Amino acid sequence: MPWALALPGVVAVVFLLLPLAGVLAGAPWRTLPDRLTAPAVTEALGLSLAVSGWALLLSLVLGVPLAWLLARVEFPGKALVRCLVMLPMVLPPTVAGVALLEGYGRRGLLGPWLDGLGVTLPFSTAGAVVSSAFVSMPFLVISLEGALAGLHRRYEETALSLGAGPLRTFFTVTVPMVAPGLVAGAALSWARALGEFGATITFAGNLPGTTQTLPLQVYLLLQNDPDGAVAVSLLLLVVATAVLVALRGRWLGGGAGGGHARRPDRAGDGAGAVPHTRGAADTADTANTAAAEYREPAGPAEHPDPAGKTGTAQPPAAWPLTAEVAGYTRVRLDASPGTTIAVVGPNGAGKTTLLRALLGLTPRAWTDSLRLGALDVGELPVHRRGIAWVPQDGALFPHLTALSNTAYGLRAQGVGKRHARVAAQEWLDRLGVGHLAHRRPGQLSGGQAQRVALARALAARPRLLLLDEPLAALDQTTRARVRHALRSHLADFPGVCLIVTHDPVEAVSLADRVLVLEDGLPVQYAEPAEVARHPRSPWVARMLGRNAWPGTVRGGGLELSDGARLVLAEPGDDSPAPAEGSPALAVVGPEAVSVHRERPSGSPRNVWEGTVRELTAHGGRLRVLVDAAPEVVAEVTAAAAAELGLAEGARVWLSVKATEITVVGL
Ligand SMILES: Nc1ncnc2c1ncn2[C@@H]1O[C@H](COP(=O)(O)OP(=O)(O)OP(=O)(O)O)[C@@H](O)[C@H]1O
Repeated sequence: MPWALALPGVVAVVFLLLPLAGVLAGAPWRTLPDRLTAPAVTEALGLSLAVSGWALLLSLVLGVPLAWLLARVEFPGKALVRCLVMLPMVLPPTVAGVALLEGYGRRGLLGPWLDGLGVTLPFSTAGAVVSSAFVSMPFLVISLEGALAGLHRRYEETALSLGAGPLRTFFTVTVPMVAPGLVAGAALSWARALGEFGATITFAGNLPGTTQTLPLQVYLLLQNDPDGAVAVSLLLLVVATAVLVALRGRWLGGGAGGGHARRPDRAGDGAGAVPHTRGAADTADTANTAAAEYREPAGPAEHPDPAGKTGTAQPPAAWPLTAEVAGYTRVRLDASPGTTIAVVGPNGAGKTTLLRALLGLTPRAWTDSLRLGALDVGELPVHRRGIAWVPQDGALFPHLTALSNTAYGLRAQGVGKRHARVAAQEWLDRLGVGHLAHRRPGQLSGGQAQRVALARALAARPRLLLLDEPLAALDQTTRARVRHALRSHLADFPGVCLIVTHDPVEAVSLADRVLVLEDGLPVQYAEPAEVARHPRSPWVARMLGRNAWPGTVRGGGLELSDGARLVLAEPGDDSPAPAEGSPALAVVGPEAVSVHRERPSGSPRNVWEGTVRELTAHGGRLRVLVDAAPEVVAEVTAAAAAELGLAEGARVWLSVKATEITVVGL
């Protein structure tokens, strides 16, 4: 422990403690009960409690919205407003009192107008409330703004996407999630108001029974009865300490912040024009179970009958999607009901931006048109679009049980509590997590939380479902299980579902179509098998675990960008060769690359040399990454690797038969 720091630290503690110890030592203990129960003291105490209570109320009514604005809304002059909020904390209280007189006093800016209304603030209890609120509100605003800044917006955005309006979202998600910060700020603000002196005496005077609060009485007593002043000071000290002790957990527990829940051109090749997989007619098969869940979300709230118990199931509504997204991500989407579209692309490709544009949650991209079935929802606010969003971590509301989370969307759409809970339970059961209905998100595993998040989105009866990397946080085993559950439940969904993913298995196994984005533009929009067979970008090919070498077609071969040349097979009838001089991509599966220690002789005409950079296990085989021109991934059995003596740094020869190369025009 460095003494240079420890010593001043200890001195600081003593410096703070000594005056307080002095109050304890100097308190007239024998006469204390009599003094504290004297009418003047009880009257001042009552007045103090009333004034600080009203000041707190005023601070809450005005300060909470102000903190929200500062934390959530961008507006010109925000820095200035923030300074203004803090000003009363640093102003000498008497100056604050003078300022209040100039603002609200009889001759102040607003005084004559207030007088006209019959309201006189100076030298009144209301004036004491105003002066206390003036100096104490900043504590509330600053504490709450900090808590709001720590609350990730995806919780509120998810609530909006489930159909909750902004005010409902504020009271049911924002406020409960920042409650610790709000309570801490309110307590501090109240304690500050309780101890307020300077501004009150300047603005409201020192009138017994009207404005003479305890701190003012201490000041008065000090002149005639010092023991009495110490006794009343002791009382204030005890009250202030009690507040701090009550908040101790907050301060020591890592701050007041809430929101720390557990751990978010045109359709390229034209293939987007007529996507169709499971059509509306197919979905009708599921009428008995799906009909009641999927009613018009924006319509009058009705009791959803998830189990079809009433036996009055109607055919389900079907929601095809037509969207034109502009801005950073420029895509045209056209998909029939029941289509699941996997959105893939490298980091920063614009996948999340696309989802947020459809929701109307980002100014970086927007929809020029957005139709879900016959409805044009592009101009509607987020909560009216009927687009449910499951962000990356699910964003379950940590203060609600799994059941209440799942019922949230229906409740927001006006469904009665009992019916909403019955429907929510039904959805949780369908996703295999019904037995966890009464657990909070913090008590769920990653896989369970993902299922609850999905149940919550589906229960909200959306017309479009957006899943942002729904399985990213799960381990391999859970991922396979949840993927299976996801697939079976998406099969019943009568709208379009967009799933952002980095996982090729997820893209291929879950989706009917794959949309490949790069730099905000669609590179390919096709069925998974087509994307796997003919990937239109090196990134996709590599995502699918294949070699992809871009180049230019020349003289029956492909000149690669790094100077190498590939010999290609004669084009067949079903795969016409790209035109001479056009850009193309050579795609080769790693299993089609042969690895040798000596230069191979014989038929393969594409041969080159390189150095093994990395060996990784892949299923029962080994993937060999070779630094060569071009870089190559090969796949060999463990036995072959041992026989060849493959190790990182080994020099190897690689060969690929011309017939194993797929050429895709770019
Ligand atoms: N709020 C923002 N302000 C400015 N730029 C942003 C903002 N959000 C994202 N971007 C930028 O927009 C681009 C697309 O981002 P986006 O999050 O949509 O990518 P993504 O495809 O989802 O990436 P990832 O796979 O990494 O999640 C990136 O270049 C990113 O840096």
